[in-house]
Amino acid sequence: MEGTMTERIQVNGLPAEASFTAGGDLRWRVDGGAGRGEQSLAVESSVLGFTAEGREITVRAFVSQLKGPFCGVGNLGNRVMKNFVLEMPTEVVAKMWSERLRKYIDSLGRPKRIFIFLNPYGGKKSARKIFHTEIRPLLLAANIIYTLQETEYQLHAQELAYKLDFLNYDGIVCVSGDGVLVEVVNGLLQREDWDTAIKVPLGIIPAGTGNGLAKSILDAAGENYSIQNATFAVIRGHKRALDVTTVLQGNTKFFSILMLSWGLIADIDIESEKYRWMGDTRLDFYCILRVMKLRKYHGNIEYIPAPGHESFGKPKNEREAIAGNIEISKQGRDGDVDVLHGYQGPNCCFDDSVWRFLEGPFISIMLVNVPWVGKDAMPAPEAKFSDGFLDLVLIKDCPKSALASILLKTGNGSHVKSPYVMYLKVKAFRLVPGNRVGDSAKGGIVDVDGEVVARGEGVYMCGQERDPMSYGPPILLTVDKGLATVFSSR
Ligand SMILES: Nc1ncnc2c1ncn2[C@@H]1O[C@H](COP(=O)(O)OP(=O)(O)OP(=O)(O)O)[C@@H](O)[C@H]1O
Repeated sequence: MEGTMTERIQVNGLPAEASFTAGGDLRWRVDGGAGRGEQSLAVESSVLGFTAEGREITVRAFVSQLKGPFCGVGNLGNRVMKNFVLEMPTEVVAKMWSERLRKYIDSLGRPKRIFIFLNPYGGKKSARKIFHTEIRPLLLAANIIYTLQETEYQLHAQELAYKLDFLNYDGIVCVSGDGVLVEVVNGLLQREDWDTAIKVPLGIIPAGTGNGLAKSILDAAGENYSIQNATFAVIRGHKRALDVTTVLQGNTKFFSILMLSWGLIADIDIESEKYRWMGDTRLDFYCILRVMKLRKYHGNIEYIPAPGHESFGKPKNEREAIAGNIEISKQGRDGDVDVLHGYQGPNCCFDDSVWRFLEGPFISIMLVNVPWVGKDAMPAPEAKFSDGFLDLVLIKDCPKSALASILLKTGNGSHVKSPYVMYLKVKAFRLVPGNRVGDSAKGGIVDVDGEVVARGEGVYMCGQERDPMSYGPPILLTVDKGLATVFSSR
């Protein structure tokens, strides 16, 4: 192992004693003048990249704006790009230092070439501008080579991910909302070579309305939610496994990474579209409206609780549940040539599992994979990226005043303490959605990762959505532990 290198150099024109440690810390002490003092940069967590020319090495750092002796340490406020020019005594010394820096950065396993999907249409339609002003400068500073592909229509990212030559890239990054990343996951899992394709690290840089995955990734690393921090998470190249849920109904199948919702939350998410002109306040406005004119839905659920979560619901006749489940799986596997290539869902064996059940009416049901489903909503504070379970958040009945408080508390996850909220982890889940209580002619919406996958009779239609599942027949959710990989800050 190589030891610490020490040298008398100039840093940004000031004479200094500098060292680069085997652990990747760049430290220097300026002896006199205005810049006097000691500074330290942990290359792994604070440096994007560097360039070397002659006797000069320019280190491109990404550091806290706050002043302090250890500028690269900690998470103090927003970060900015800052150059440190290290002037070495000779070119030979400069070469030695830059080789050591290069070797250290190479050892970090950071991505060198990435494929980027950019949705110019998502959120406030500003992804293109965000890319050029905030993301691209960081990628260039990190010497990352990228191929940029704008998505031109719905499901374009899915089509391209299906045929992308992923071996040319160290990662696939979406500058979008969660929807485009979900399409990429679905495209990769439909491929013949899905098992290698889904191992390509996926990155998300938030530029849409729904950005739950980016928020979850940054929050888990103790980082502030920002476009630049999300970009730096990709650059740093740490990886996390992410559970993938298979959503199956008959021959129809989807892969989900965020959430399935039915009832109140799905209604707010989808029906508030008609108030899009209000901007972000549409969700709050429609939320109040839906609480005031509260709906409940008939239906029933069955699930296999995670160990330690068996106290909720009622025990289901084991044989009956398994038989129902096998029937669904067979339809998906044998019924349609189209679904036979690509990933078929996890190899589940529920032989030793005890199913439990609960009958409606229900106000709201959510099955969540990561803690945050938007940058301000944390319905599942205990959700883990790759525990192999979904967090079930359920409200069966609740006075309106308590419901309003529950919805407000979703911002920090404390709603799960409410006696009206049932919160547990499940391994598999089966939903039979029914119609509205008191209005049997109207059904509800099944929302998977922000897309309507099924809707009942008399439900609001918006735009050109696809509803490939029918409303009513059982929808089965199974989880594949850590099937996908995402870039993360730590
Ligand atoms: N050029 C395009 N025109 C129209 N739709 C597109 C285009 N590119 C992608 N889409 C679709 O836009 C939808 C939303 O994408 P994205 O995930 O980026 O944003 P979002 O935050 O989830 O949603 P939104 O901001 O639209 O509410 C996806 O269904 C995607 O297929």
